[in-house]
Amino acid sequence: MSQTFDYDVVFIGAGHGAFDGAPALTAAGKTVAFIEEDKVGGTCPNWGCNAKIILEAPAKAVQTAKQSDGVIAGDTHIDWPTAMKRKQEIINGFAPAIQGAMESVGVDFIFGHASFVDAHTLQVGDRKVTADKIVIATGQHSHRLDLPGKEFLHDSKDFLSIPVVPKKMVIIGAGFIGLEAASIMRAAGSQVTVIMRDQQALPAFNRDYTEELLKALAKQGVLFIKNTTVEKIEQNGSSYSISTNTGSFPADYILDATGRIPNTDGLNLAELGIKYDHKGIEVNEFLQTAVSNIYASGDVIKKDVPKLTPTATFESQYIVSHILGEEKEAINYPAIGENLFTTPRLAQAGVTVDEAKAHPDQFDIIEQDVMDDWYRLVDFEQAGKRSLIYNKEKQLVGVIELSDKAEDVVNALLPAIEFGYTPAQIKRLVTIFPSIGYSALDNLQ
Ligand SMILES: Cc1cc2nc3c(=O)[nH]c(=O)nc-3n(C[C@H](O)[C@H](O)[C@H](O)COP(=O)(O)OP(=O)(O)OC[C@H]3O[C@@H](n4cnc5c(N)ncnc54)[C@H](O)[C@@H]3O)c2cc1C
Ligand SMILES: NC(=O)c1ccc[n+]([C@@H]2O[C@H](COP(=O)([O-])OP(=O)(O)OC[C@H]3O[C@@H](n4cnc5c(N)ncnc54)[C@H](O)[C@@H]3O)[C@@H](O)[C@H]2O)c1
Repeated sequence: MSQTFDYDVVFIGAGHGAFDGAPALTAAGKTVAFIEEDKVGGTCPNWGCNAKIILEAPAKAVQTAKQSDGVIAGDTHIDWPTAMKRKQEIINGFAPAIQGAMESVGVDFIFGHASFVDAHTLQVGDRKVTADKIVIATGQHSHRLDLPGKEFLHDSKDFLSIPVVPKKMVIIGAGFIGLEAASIMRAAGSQVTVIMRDQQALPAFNRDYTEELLKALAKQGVLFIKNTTVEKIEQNGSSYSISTNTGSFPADYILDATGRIPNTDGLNLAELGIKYDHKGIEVNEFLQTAVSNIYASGDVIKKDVPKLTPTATFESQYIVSHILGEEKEAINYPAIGENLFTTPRLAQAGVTVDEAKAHPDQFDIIEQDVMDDWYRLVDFEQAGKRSLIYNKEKQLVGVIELSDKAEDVVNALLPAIEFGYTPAQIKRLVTIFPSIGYSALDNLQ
């Protein structure tokens, strides 16, 4: 094979949709290259999850101090320039570390924009690169509103490098990025207004929970303006005025958090007969596109499962197993944990409350007030709720929780959900006490 093509496998993009799977290919003797037009590692390490969580940690600490009823005393605040400097120092290490790790197992890097010439050939600048199999792992970019004054809007990449805390910040969109930014900047001292086009935030989560989350953030001082469409933005000196159908809002910084669009432009997909739309590239149950030697991995796929880093990891590893012939079955996604890194957090996995309500013959829902658990007082939690979803065999099949520790609770319960543990098997898990893992399992019904 390698006599005919430059490489056995080429990945377009060097994010999690590529680098988590690739080492198994070189270990099996395959020749592999990554084509990357920007930073190695892609969104998550450079301007997504990792950058966000490094800035979110001090925000959570400040909010926890506020909730401590004076136990943590004095003026607790974030020194933003120091937090930003620290974030950047940590982030700067990721791209070289990922590139070094890949090169050490034999992956080649080619820098530039890739586009298809034919099913086995990519154009990168002046160079043609050929491969037996090609994996499109090009991710997504921020959607940008198209309206008068759009040049004054910032996207999540800009936001994660924001040099100072704006006095007044307006966020357009109440999805993952908008709400996480609202939670961080409120804790950092900004007056935050979130403009929502719709009545409801985060349609993938049960509405009772998203309403409780918005209430908790509103209690911290975030202002939510619902059912409102932004019409134009005007500059007034160093600040801005945002005109909407329900009034105008002043801001020193505006974040456009209106979603993300798959990176499909400029790849020449249509010429090859690969189907795609604004939600991503269509794939079959083996993650192959309409051209069978070309796969798609990660956020660029049109899919129902959440577009998250662990999903991209799972897909890249699946594709590699399929290419190596180790995996012949269709992709079978496990229960996927998802979490909104606000304070409080909102996390879920498995069968949702809405699915369970739609099928009462199959599922039972148990609602719990997390504050009934003394352990929640240790870290000054103030409110929270959780729903456990069981099948009729009394196996846990889903969970949703709103609390300051929801991501750890969902992670602790995920093995039980994925592997269908019985109540007797769960009793055999002797976890560390006191801890949230113990607490999560101990409060199962
Ligand atoms: C602000 C933010 C916060 C997030 N937080 C979380 C979180 O907390 N948890 C979580 O699980 N997920 C989070 N995500 C989502 C997560 O970042 C993505 O799911 C993940 O990065 C997807 O990986 P990927 O490899 O599919 O795409 P990407 O990481 O986007 O990588 C794609 C790569 O392809 C390159 N590329 C694109 N087109 C071409 C081309 N034609 N030629 C060459 N190279 C190309 C790009 O430059 C990029 O490096 C967040 C996203 C954002 C934006
Ligand atoms: N914690 C995490 O795991 C995490 C964090 C950030 C991002 N992500 C990933 O990135 C993806 C993108 O996040 P996102 O927040 O950009 O998208 P999103 O789809 O979660 O939210 C976009 C929001 O913008 C609103 N909107 C869309 N068009 C609009 C318009 N014209 N005017 C006003 N509002 C508009 C939508 O109603 C929605 O509330 C997420 O779906 C998730 O997969 C994950």
